[in-house]
Amino acid sequence: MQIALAELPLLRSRLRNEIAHLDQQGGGSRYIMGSGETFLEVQQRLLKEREIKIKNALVKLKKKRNLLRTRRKQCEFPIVSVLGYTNSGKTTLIKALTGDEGLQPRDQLFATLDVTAHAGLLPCHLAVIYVDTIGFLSQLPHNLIESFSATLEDVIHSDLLIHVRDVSHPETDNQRTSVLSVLKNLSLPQKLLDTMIEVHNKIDLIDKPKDEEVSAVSVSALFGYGMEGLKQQIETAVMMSTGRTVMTINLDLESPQLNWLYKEASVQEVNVLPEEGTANVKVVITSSAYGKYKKLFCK
Ligand SMILES: Nc1nc2c(ncn2[C@@H]2O[C@H](COP(=O)(O)OP(=O)(O)OP(=O)(O)O)[C@@H](O)[C@H]2O)c(=O)[nH]1
Ligand SMILES: [Mg+2]
Repeated sequence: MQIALAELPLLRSRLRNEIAHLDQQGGGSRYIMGSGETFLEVQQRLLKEREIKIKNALVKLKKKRNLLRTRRKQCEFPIVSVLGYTNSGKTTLIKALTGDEGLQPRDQLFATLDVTAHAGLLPCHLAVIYVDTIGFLSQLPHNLIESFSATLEDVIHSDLLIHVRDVSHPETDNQRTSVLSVLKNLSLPQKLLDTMIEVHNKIDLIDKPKDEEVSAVSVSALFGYGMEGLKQQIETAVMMSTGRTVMTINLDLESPQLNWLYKEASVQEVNVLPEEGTANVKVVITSSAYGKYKKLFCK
């Protein structure tokens, strides 16, 4: 939508050129029958109306995003944003990570035109939200960069970034450089940039994996190669960045401890010890939730 809005000045100047051209042929300023408006006036009024419509929709979208963001924060689901050059396979990767059949990867530039969120489970059963983003493109027109950055503003709230690259593309190295330079201009926290995972996608299309200094995970999102290793790496990074740990807590089955953990943490395993009336519970828990747990139950 930001992009549609950014197109308007372009449409306007194109319209002016067309009118100038028509004028030369003596037709541009003719009145449209009965309306009292010239062709130029009608077109400009329609453009104005379109601009107002898009702007209103953008305001609504922004409100919806803010709402989604607060909801996500309340649930404390870690947020993993998937970025990369257009057509690199971001949507395909999220589909492979989440099994979300609703996602539609397409072999075209800018197949994804809005930022969307999709839930997926990590190997430790922790739920995370994967955010699919609009693809990067080098030499984006100047007025589009701002709109493009605006659609990416949610990225700043992520706990982890994944940079997807199409390593089978002849321009893959230039694409990487241009993605990293756009990212730099988004003023993201340095920690997010430092912990970013680079994914080399479409390895099914190349003979041998790229050897580079940067540590990267090679996958084929389309065929599902390398997905388990990637999930493991995402898990480690998410746990680190969100201050979560896996621990086993021994608790009394008579107390509301287990219920509390189900609500505030992610319970992985419950081993009941019938004789003691207790259970060993393996949980993924944030340090703040564990602090609360101790305050409530470990007096
Ligand atoms: N051979 C092969 N093709 C892939 C792989 N991953 C994605 N593709 C194809 O690449 C094309 C683009 O995939 P998308 O997932 O839509 O790419 P995207 O990065 O989301 O693209 P935009 O939303 O346009 O930025 C589709 O035709 C996919 O089927 C892969 O691992 N191997
Ligand atoms: Mg996409």
